[in-house]
Amino acid sequence: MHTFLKNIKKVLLSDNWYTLNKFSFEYLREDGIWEKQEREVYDCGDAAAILLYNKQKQTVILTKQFRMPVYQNETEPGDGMMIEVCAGLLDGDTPEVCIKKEAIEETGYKIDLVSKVFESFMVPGTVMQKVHFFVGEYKEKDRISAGGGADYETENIEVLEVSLKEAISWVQNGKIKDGKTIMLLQHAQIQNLV
Ligand SMILES: Nc1nc2c(ncn2[C@@H]2O[C@H](COP(=O)(O)OP(=O)(O)O[C@H]3O[C@H](CO)[C@@H](O)[C@H](O)[C@@H]3O)[C@@H](O)[C@H]2O)c(=O)[nH]1
Ligand SMILES: [Mg+2]
Repeated sequence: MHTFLKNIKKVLLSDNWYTLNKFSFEYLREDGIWEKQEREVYDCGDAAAILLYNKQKQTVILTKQFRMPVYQNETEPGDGMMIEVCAGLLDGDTPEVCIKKEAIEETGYKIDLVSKVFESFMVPGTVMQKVHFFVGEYKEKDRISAGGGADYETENIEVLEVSLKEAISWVQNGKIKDGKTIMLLQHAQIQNLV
């Protein structure tokens, strides 16, 4: 039980697809004063992400898809397309089961061995989501379908295979702007995965 929090109240603002709640609470400051605060918290469920890499070819698998929030935040007219590692919501699965399913759905690769590398809150001030990060080695023989995302999810995902070197250059020149993707590519670089 937190001694610096009291009177936590929750009001539902939206539960259309995911859930947005407004929390009111009192927070005990360093100076001993109880301060009233309000925070909106978006609950879109936990997620998992994976960097698929091939040691021999020194390549990685990335996805390209349209993202409406990105499109809405483009200052110059853009197309809202994002290059990202494979990722998806847990939907009741364990992170490991989820990410293996997502890898098949989005990229077409069936990966039996994945390693968890870290966990991260990507937007801790507003979004509840915790992301579980994985890496996994892929071989050409592991490709069992074209990928592209599940039809029922209207994902329209393009699958890219590029050298890690090129992917890192895309981080540097701004072609890759997705946080989870930057984290995993830098991890691959630091750990000499390829
Ligand atoms: N109808 C409807 N469908 C939605 C909505 N939001 C999401 N969906 C559906 O839910 C699917 C979610 O796809 P996933 O592959 O499971 O998740 P993701 O969007 O790739 O990734 C999630 O986790 C990432 C972290 O790994 C996050 O970066 C990302 O924002 C998102 O939360 C979408 O493709 C889409 O079909 C919505 O508001 N309305
Ligand atoms: Mg996804």
